[in-house]
Amino acid sequence: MSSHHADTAKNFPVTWEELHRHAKALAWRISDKGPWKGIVAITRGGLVPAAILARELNIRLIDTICISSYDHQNQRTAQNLKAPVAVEGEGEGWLIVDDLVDTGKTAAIVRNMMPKAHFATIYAKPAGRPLVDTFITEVSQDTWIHFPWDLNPIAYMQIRND
Ligand SMILES: O=P(O)(O)OC[C@H]1O[C@H](OP(=O)(O)OP(=O)(O)O)[C@H](O)[C@@H]1O
Ligand SMILES: Nc1nc2[nH]cnc2c(=O)[nH]1
Ligand SMILES: [Mg+2]
Repeated sequence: MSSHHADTAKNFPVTWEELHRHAKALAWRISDKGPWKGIVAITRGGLVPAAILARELNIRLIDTICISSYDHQNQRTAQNLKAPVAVEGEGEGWLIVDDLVDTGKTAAIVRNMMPKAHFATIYAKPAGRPLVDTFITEVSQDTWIHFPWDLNPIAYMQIRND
């Protein structure tokens, strides 16, 4: 990934440790809202959060919905590449997991497919916030969150020190 981030004013790099703590906090916050039939992870960003939640909540059935709406930091029309295969009806009893909501476009597609599922993310920006049922940390709309799976440790240190 390039170290130039012209589109957003603030960089918010997240470490593995922070990510893990926030994902665990999310698991605890939704632990009384189950039981869950399973998790639907929104790839790719929801995969690691879903893995941590699945362990914490003892969920072993994990499906995916594959949506792509960004090239690096540039948003384009969201492409729906694959629907979940295990989910029936309106998604009641399912837990949908993504790393974050930004504009809410991804969330809107998923909610439309599974209107009765519980939608959980770790991070939320104000525009996407109304579409999430449970999240942990809000950041401003002009913040770009950098996840540990997208950064090598040296690039991470450079952003952290900016
Ligand atoms: O609220 P929105 O404006 O729709 O943005 C949020 C989505 O953008 C990112 O995914 P991206 O499309 O970059 O794909 P990725 O998960 O494969 O990185 C992120 O993981 C969310 O899924
Ligand atoms: N990594 C990352 N992906 C995004 N997709 C939409 N907003 C963001 C963001 O702040 N960080
Ligand atoms: Mg994503």
